[in-house]
Amino acid sequence: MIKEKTLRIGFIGCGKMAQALAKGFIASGITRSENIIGSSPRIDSMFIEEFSAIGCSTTHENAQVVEQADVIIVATKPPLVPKVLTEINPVVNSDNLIVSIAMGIPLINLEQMLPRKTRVIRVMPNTPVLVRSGASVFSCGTSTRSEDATLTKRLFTAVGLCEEVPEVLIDACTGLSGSGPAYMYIAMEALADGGVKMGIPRDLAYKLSAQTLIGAAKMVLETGRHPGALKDDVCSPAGSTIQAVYFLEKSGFRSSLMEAVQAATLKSKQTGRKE
Ligand SMILES: NC(=O)C1=CN([C@@H]2O[C@H](COP(=O)(O)OP(=O)(O)OC[C@H]3O[C@@H](n4cnc5c(N)ncnc54)[C@H](O)[C@@H]3O)[C@@H](O)[C@H]2O)C=CC1
Ligand SMILES: O=C(O)[C@@H]1CCC=N1
Repeated sequence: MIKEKTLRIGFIGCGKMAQALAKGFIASGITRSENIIGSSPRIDSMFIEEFSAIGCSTTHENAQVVEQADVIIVATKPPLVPKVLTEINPVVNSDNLIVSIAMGIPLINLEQMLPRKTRVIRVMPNTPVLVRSGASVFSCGTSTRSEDATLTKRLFTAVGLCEEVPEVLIDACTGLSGSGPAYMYIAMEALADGGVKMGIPRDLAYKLSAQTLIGAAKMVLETGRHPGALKDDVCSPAGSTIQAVYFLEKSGFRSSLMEAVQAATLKSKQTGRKE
């Protein structure tokens, strides 16, 4: 069992998600910056500089990440995954745990691009891992051991909620929680715009809309009550909220969100068929 704090984590691709995860892991104390290494091509020097600024090691050689880490997180854009896995294939061995966070790429494809019996886990996190409030799901490949699932759960729980799910659900989770922060930022911006339209200063409007989303989310998670019942508590008979709720229902708010999740899910599934 690898000890926390000395756990060596490597990132192939040190862009937005890799940086968010690295910062989250360090803040959680699950490992230290000196135990993290990330790679990016020479042309992407900005990512390398940002990753170094966190205190982590960097390299232009993907193979070096594999050689210097216990857990290797594949964090390039999906179309580049076949290229980087083919590149690291000769240096991957049974000591390595390969964790892919790439949207849409199924475990079977990942395993086919790596040496036989490589331990592979597919994770779908989201950007709030940066502030240790992420929502991640993962599925294990055919050669993983039970301690690989335990380690993955421990790593991603250190930066938020983490659940193991059957792989068939990962594309849908991508559409819900992987992409979900974007939908919520749009909601926050729109709520704030509404507030500004009604005379609230812009900075106060952003604070109120963000805190309202945090508060509502905590109510669901911490009271365990149904979101519909919590909504009913806000809607006084003949009050102001039910007027707004009527407007949201009439304008298709629920079906817009449902179709957004569906569209992102289908895109993730389609990506898997292409790679
Ligand atoms: N951005 C998000 O909210 C989420 C992204 N993901 C997944 O995370 C992965 C990374 O996404 P982002 O961080 O948003 O992208 P990004 O564009 O910020 O980072 C990609 C990184 O890959 C590097 N890269 C490019 N070619 C490379 C190569 N040949 N070898 C090594 N590194 C190379 C780039 O230099 C960059 O550092 C994607 O597969 C995406 O589907 C998963 C969950 C959420
Ligand atoms: O938009 C994307 O492709 C990635 C996957 C989940 C969030 N961002």
